[in-house]
Amino acid sequence: MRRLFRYIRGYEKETVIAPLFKMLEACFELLVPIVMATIIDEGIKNSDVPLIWRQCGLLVLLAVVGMVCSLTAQYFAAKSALGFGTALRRDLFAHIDTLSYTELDHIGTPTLVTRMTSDVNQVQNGLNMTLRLLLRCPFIVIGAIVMAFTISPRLTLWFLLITAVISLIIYLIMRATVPVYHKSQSALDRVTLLTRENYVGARVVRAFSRQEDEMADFAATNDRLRDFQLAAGRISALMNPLTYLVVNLGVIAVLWYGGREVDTGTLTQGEITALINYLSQILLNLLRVADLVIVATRAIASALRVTEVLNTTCTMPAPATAELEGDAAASAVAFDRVGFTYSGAGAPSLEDITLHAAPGQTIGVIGGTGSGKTTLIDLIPRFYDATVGQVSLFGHNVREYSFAQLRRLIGIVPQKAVLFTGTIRDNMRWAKPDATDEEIWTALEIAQAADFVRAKPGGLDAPVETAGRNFSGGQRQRLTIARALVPMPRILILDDSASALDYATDAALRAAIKEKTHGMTVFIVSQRAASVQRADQILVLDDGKTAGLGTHAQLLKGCEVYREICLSQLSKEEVSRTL
Ligand SMILES: Nc1ncnc2c1ncn2[C@@H]1O[C@H](COP(=O)(O)OP(=O)(O)OP(=O)(O)O)[C@@H](O)[C@H]1O
Repeated sequence: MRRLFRYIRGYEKETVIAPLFKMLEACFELLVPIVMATIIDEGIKNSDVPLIWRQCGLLVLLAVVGMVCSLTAQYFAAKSALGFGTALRRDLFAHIDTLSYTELDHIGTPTLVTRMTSDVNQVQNGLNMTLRLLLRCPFIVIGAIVMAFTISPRLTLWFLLITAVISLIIYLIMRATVPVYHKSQSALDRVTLLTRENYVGARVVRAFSRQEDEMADFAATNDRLRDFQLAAGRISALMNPLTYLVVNLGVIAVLWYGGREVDTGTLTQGEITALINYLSQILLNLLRVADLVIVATRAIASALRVTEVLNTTCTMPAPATAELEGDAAASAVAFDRVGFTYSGAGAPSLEDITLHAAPGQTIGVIGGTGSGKTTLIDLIPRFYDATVGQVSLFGHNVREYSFAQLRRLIGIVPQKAVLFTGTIRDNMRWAKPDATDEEIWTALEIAQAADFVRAKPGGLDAPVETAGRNFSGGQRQRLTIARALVPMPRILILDDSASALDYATDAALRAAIKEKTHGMTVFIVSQRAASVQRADQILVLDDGKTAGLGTHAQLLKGCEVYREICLSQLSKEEVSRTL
């Protein structure tokens, strides 16, 4: 948590000035009951109208100066808190970007979103309120007790008793509510998770007519959040009636005993009024402390959640600058007895995979769903690190490359075609910001996307809406392939990225990649036999293990799993024609 303090850097002045001005405001506030006492004891008692006017003028002056101090404090507190929040959010965003898939899988996206937004806001608000109230409220409470002591040491005992009882009430209520606030924050996480899943998967939810189930699930989670908040609210609602009751009893005691002292002449009426004013100030400020405790507790809980992310370090360190020369004689990509188990998973997702892809070769990876195809190719760009064995590129262990060089060497087209808001040209320049139009058109031609881009009004300047929703699934896939091709990487990975294309376009795409990307090593992951059958080598995966490795003809003869896949997709004649 302490590491969060460094985000105040640059705002130290504001962080000190804000509480100081609040203390100054408190000083003026503490003077008000004394002025009131003077008005009563001297002005009203002696019918001294000029004195009353003078003292009233003083009251106005105290109010104005107090307000100026308060506004100044609010300004500096807000400036400090906003600066803190902005720096924290920026760092958190940058830090999350450095985490590997393993950490992201572990923390989870919905909670990261809540931590980036709601939690940082809570910490920011907590800081703002702390700067304003942390010193001011105790100062007023102690100051009011001291002022009361100067008026009547005996009646001050009542003050101490009342302050102690109110503090106890506040403490007990806080103790009951704070754990509920923690639970409500977790419930909020779950609400965010469901909201995100439903909006991202809106079409699927509708396609499966799952709206009612999803609504019921959401309603239950939302109700839980409401119940926690209601529970906390119900307990907190006791705060005001109980504390006001105690203060009113205190006022009665002060009037009762103070009244007697007025009769004996040891106290004046003005002093009694001042004492009652100080009692009200104590109550109001203790209540503010209670608010502060609630906000600060939430802020601390949020700060811990934020710190947890900041303390999560990337388990995949990479040399920052190493620029490696490839070994011309080595395989472009080599898997040597590679195994991989996801963190927290019981069983390995890949076991004992050995594969050597020479530069310029096309490698097909085929297998049933969940057989480990995506996991395998995720090891090449180091989305995950092999837990057993070694993955090498051009003769060097992938771990020796800087991430920057790895990303330059490898073009990846993930299973899910994701585009970003902007223009087609913006999206095409993701991997190569200075790509020329000619380079972009070449990539679009290879990806079989040039025709529909040309047909769009504006061509490369045609807009891409959020997540590319103004393109069909197949168009999105072709644009993501083109995006990966623009910098002409030495290794291209297509992870089932032509699944939405018709067979003819898929075939044209593969032919164009073969013809126009000379020297590029291409991994084609697919569940379609037709997509991989012309590959130089085909790796057949079955439940994370190698079921076969070879050419289409070799595998048809020697690999039962591959033969079954082919026969389930192609007719016997087609299969024998491909031999
Ligand atoms: N992030 C993850 N955490 C834990 N297990 C995972 C994770 N991703 C995948 N798995 C598991 O690893 C295995 C292989 O999954 P993978 O996604 O590599 O299969 P695939 O062959 O690409 O499947 P598909 O063709 O359906 O995309 C599966 O059993 C899957 O449940």
